[in-house]
Amino acid sequence: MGAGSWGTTFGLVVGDTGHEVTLWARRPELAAAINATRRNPDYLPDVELPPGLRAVSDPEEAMDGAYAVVLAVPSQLLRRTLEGWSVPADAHVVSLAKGIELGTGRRMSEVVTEVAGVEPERLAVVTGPNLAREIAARQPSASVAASVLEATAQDVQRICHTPSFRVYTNGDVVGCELAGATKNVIALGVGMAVGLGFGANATASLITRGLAETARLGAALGADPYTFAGLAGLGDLVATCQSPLSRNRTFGEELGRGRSVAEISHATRQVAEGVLSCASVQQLAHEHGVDVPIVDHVAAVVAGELTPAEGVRALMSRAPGRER
Ligand SMILES: NC(=O)C1=CN([C@@H]2O[C@H](COP(=O)(O)OP(=O)(O)OC[C@H]3O[C@@H](n4cnc5c(N)ncnc54)[C@H](O)[C@@H]3O)[C@@H](O)[C@H]2O)C=CC1
Ligand SMILES: O=C(CO)COP(=O)(O)O
Repeated sequence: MGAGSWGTTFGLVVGDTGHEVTLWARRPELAAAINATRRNPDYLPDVELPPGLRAVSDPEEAMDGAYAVVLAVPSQLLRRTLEGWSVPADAHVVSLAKGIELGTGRRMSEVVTEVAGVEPERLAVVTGPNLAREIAARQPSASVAASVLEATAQDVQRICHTPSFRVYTNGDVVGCELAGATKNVIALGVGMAVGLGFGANATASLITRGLAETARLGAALGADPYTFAGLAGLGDLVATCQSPLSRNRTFGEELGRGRSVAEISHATRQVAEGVLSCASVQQLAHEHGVDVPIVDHVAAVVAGELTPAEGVRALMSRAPGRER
């Protein structure tokens, strides 16, 4: 459900396992173009889609009879989008979005449960170092399918584990979702450092201390600390922070070079989740009394309260501390 970069690519992955895939595109003309050309001209023009994949623009038609409904709509649109749908009562539901809802501080699986009445036992989250373009090119990658019920995680693993996409099951939905949302914010910060002309020491320091913030937040919210050393944590953080393919890192880089949030947002149709989630991750952390200085400074730059250079100075001039 969602024919953007990741929804289309995940459809290709599931198609590669031999399952039939119905891809929901919001715009009928995009669905028609996908069916006519076997490509997604807007988001993935160079990649041929598997023969078992067809696109539709009616959400009910897309979900009818589905074994699994896979949600690939950006985080801040998920609630609004789900409110208009009736998700089948017997299907697995898989969330792919990496963000925290503004205003409510909800994780995406919480939004799905709240709006669509989906019990946590049939919900799974797929997340990890999964840059869509590399996966669409069938480059090797690993990921996790997380669910509170191992059988659900295994069912989802079965429909998306391929020779190039290796899926591990995981029981820590909270940690996996927090890691996926927070890494986008850290990647904005890393991008800013790159845009300001800083090198590997600065980016490695941000990645490492960013992971420490994420793990602290996870601990406060009941996540398993090992998740942050795994694919959903360190894996995704490193991939996103180091790849020029990452929209979040690229967005941060442009900020670091002096462009404004409005200018950068205008120039792309693709979502950089961290731009909105920096405020919701920050709010969630503050509500739980968790210290998240990198998130705080990224949020201040995104809000226009600091320039990236001022953000770095403020971050570096905090009182010396003890590593943990
Ligand atoms: N692209 C990637 O490499 C990866 C993305 N993700 C996550 O997947 C989620 C979706 O991202 P992408 O597909 O990459 O985004 P995208 O920017 O490529 O596509 C946006 C999608 O949202 C839909 N959309 C836009 N406005 C809408 C509206 N008003 N109502 C309903 N749908 C609307 C579009 O039709 C499209 O399907 C995000 O949370 C992202 O963080 C996760 C892993 C990898
Ligand atoms: O989540 C991703 C890789 O795992 C994609 O990151 P971006 O949204 O920054 O492109």
